Amino acid sequence: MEANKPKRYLQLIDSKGDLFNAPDDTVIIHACNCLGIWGSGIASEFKKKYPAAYKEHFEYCKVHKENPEELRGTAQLIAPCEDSGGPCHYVGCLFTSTRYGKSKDAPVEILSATEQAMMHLLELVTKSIAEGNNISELRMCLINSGKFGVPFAETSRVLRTIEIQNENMPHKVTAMARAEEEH
Ligand SMILES: Nc1ncnc2c1ncn2[C@@H]1O[C@H](COP(=O)(O)OP(=O)(O)OC[C@H]2O[C@H](OP(=O)(O)O)[C@H](O)[C@@H]2O)[C@@H](O)[C@H]1O
Repeated sequence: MEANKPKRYLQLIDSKGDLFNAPDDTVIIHACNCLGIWGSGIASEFKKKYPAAYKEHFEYCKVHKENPEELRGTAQLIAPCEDSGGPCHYVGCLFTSTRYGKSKDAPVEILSATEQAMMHLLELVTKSIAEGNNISELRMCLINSGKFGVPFAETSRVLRTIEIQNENMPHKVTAMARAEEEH
């Protein structure tokens, strides 16, 4: 009988710097609402820098517009699709709250959706690599800690409980804080 392998959990690596300066073939990850709106915070930067990815995201959310909560706790992986000749980044969207602004979900719901959504993203990345895509690493901002109002320490605690399912699944995500932020 095969010896029981020790469980492996997702590692978060704390780092500082600009998320958008990631090397080519990085998945850059942010938290999203399920309405397809990248209206403020870092999401509006994504919209400016990756307009084609935003279009794909908007169309994806439109399909669920009658029941946006269906997307909560899931993820979308958008392959590099900009014509602008900019960096070759994948965009990883974690649907951590159904709505935004005053109607955002409660912190406890956001945290539970974050865990599920990251697991889904790891599965999508694993599948994409298996299909031959060259994904080198995963980086995220301090998700949920701005507009969604959940301290990053809580998000971090939840993400570190994610169990890595197999050898091919990425097991590290770098959390990029801005110069003025702490993890
Ligand atoms: N310009 C910028 N450049 C670089 N880093 C920036 C930045 N602006 C903020 N950050 C950092 O990025 C992290 C997350 O902070 P955010 O507030 O963005 O996001 P969040 O994850 O709490 O919430 C998601 C919802 O916020 C949005 O706005 P709406 O709901 O549409 O209004 C979305 O659409 C979602 O729904 C924090 O580390 C911020 O320091």
